Amino acid sequence: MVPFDWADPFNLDDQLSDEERMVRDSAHAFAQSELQTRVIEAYAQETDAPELFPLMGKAGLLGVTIPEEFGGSGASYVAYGLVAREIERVDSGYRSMASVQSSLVMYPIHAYGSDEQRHKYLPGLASGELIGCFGLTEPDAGSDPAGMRTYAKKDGDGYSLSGAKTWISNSPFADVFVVWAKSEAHGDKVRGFVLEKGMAGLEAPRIKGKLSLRASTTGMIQMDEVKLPAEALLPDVEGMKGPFGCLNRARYGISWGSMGAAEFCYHAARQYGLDRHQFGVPLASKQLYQLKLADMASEIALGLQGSLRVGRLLDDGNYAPEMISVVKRNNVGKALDIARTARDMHGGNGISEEYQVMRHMLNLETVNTYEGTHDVHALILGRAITGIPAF
Ligand SMILES: Cc1cc2nc3c(=O)[nH]c(=O)nc-3n(C[C@H](O)[C@H](O)[C@H](O)COP(=O)(O)OP(=O)(O)OC[C@H]3O[C@@H](n4cnc5c(N)ncnc54)[C@H](O)[C@@H]3O)c2cc1C
Repeated sequence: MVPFDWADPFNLDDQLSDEERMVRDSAHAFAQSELQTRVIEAYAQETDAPELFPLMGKAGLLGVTIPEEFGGSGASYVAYGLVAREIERVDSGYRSMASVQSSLVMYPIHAYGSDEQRHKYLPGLASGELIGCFGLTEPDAGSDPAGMRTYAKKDGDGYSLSGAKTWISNSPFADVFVVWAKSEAHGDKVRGFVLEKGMAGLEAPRIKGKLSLRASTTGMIQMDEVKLPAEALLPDVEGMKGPFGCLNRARYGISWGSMGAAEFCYHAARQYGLDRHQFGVPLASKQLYQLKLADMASEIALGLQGSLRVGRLLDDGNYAPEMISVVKRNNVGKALDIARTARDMHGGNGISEEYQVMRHMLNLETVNTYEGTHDVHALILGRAITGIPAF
């Protein structure tokens, strides 16, 4: 028998390799010293923070799974998940900035790009000198991205790209844009293109006034006949499996990240209950209060264990995308419930920025929606369970 650890009920720590523990500890130290110290103000002011990318790069938090040859860490998907968890323990917005860079920009350039594209972009993206964004969602194509209208016409040896993408993380200050479009030269199949800041006809205006994920910058990508050379095409993927391959990696990371946010809220509610006295005793001595903490500890333990399992399968190449839907959907849904409950358990203080639980709660509303909404992941699972697509 071993003593029960309220902060690690299933001894997740024991199931990690030394390298994974090291990555986790350095991500934790970075997140607490560089991110926790600025997040309350950044969230209040909706501050752009491009300067965080080189800091994250230096700390080895970008391109964790990308080979060292291209500036990444060559580490496991489990290590990547642990990084997401530590960053999102501070804020889902900061984790979004890093996930987009690693899973949605570096991954496709590495997996689907030419050698020239890999050498040109990956080292700068890994160090954070370059910032990337991923343009899939459009004003009229969200849960159904195959309905996209962005179109690449043939233009000599290259392409002329027109269309609009919206709700794009990092776009207003991005240097590298991975954009998905239907391509005339490929029978109107969806193809990926790499655009660069400053190209004629390319604009990336900011979306202001978000009430969630305020520490992460979001914008549009507007393309008006942007002329692209033939080399801008990602050569090695065609169709929706291109963007979905990237999304799978990001969604897997989110399953860990959301648990980091949930852990913050659980720990905060526990401490608040021990410190705060009502009716002459600590709130934590009340059965209702303990019930809520027990539910949080249970869901977090199960959620982390699920993500670890899926991470190991990803590392072995033995995963099915539906497994990622299970952990993305379930962990984010549980994290959102935990954050709402923790907000309630803090009473009036729960709405104050100082206690931070409400910021996590508001952030998780976005996390529940992006990278496949909670209900769309249910439909992905429903299709796999019944064989009947119900989208
Ligand atoms: C802050 C933020 C950052 C983002 N960053 C990026 C990014 O970097 N790159 C990018 O490409 N996108 C990004 N997104 C977009 C995000 O992925 C989309 O918002 C998401 O896919 C949902 O699309 P939508 O908003 O168009 O909602 P819709 O698809 O219109 O859905 C609205 C509602 O209808 C439900 N619904 C949809 N289809 C069905 C159905 N068949 N059956 C039942 N219910 C259904 C949904 O579950 C949802 O509840 C971001 C979004 C936000 C908010």
